Amino acid sequence: MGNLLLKNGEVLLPNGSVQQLDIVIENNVIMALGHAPLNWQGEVIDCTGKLAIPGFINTHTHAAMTLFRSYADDMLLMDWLKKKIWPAEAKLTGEDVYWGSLLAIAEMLKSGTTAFADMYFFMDDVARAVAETGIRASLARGMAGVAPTGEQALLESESFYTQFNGAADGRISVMLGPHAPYTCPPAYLRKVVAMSEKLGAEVHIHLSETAGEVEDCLKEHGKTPIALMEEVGLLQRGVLAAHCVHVTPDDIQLMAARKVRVAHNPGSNMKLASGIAPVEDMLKAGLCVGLGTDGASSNNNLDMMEELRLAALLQKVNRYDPLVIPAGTAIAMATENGARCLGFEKTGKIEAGYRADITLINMNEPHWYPRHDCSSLLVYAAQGRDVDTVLVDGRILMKNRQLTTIDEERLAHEVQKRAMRLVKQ
Ligand SMILES: N[C@@H](CCSC[C@H]1O[C@@H](n2cnc3c(=O)[nH]cnc32)[C@H](O)[C@@H]1O)C(=O)O
Ligand SMILES: [Zn+2]
Repeated sequence: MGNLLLKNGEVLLPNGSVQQLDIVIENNVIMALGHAPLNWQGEVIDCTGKLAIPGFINTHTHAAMTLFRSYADDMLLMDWLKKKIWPAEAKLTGEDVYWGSLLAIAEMLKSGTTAFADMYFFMDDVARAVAETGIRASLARGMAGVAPTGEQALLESESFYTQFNGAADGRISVMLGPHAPYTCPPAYLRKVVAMSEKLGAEVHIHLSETAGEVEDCLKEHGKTPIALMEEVGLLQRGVLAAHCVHVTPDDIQLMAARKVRVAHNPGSNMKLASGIAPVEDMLKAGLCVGLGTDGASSNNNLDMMEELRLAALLQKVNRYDPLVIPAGTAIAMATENGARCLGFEKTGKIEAGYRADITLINMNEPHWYPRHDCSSLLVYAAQGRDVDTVLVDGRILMKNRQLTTIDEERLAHEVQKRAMRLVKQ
């Protein structure tokens, strides 16, 4: 990979301050921040009027569910899954998942996301889309513990892990993805734990998303979903838990002791009326909380800029307290916490020695004036469309809003055709 100089941009630093600095990138890595070397020999991007931020990290999505965007809305989670989504998903092919994932990646890049965590199936095809487009991802084969497909999903997970963990020059990592306690009984989860021990793989799972899920779990097992996960040995394995909306103070203590990382999805939680996650309490307990969009059919977009704003606003109105989740905290959730959630080292910050996963934002728009505070502008005023240029591992994946690795026209045609076939009765 060549050398790249981002010149004259405003740079959002890990301490939240913004300074005009040049960013020197060599061999995928941020070598230095400051002034460009006089004898610079590589490519230069003029970043005048642009804000450089660490690329957003979407900690929970089902990328190919872009194919079901606008297909089934305004429903209860269980109705939505059972009546609409699962029947349509039963018709998916690997090619569909490839194109749906490509659509998701295009949308994520165009709104400044440089890495995402995915849980779905036909994961070889998701990995192909990730490898081809240059984005970074943590991928998990979603597993529901019902016979006989549950056993098949375990086998697929193992071979997927073996084949793809560390693939695409380290841009792909793999987790195990038991879907949720309500689709995976304890005996099945114990098999997942055993596999996780054998492979050294971490786990990505939906936990305590709705009040109904927690009630059912208490009735059936006498424990909350979090406590049940502890009992089956899952929490000890290194867990990325999506949602955690209905967690108790005891749950939070247990999660802190086990260093569970949380993917908070405010847009999805609001749209499915799941509830409001106690983000402030989880952060206070020392938990690492990242931000996610969830799938595009429960959000309905994959725009982390919007999620950033929702995360801050939702907590404030819930507590009647405008002091909770200040702008800097929301940004940290979407960047450095996200990197920890996914286990990607040296990502999530613009700092010497970190990987060059960088989003450049065009501040030359009315809503970016006046510039009292760029962090505040980013969280409360910015839009996904302000993203101008995106780098992953120092490679330019979008420049002046033109994607360099995806043919958008072909993509639109393919996904439209495929989505229509999937929902035909
Ligand atoms: N049914 C799959 C495994 C699950 S993959 C991940 C699943 O999560 C589902 N999903 C998407 N969003 C949500 C959510 O918010 N809560 C629970 N499940 C979801 C999605 O429809 C998909 O079926 C199999 O064994 O082949
Ligand atoms: Zn989900």
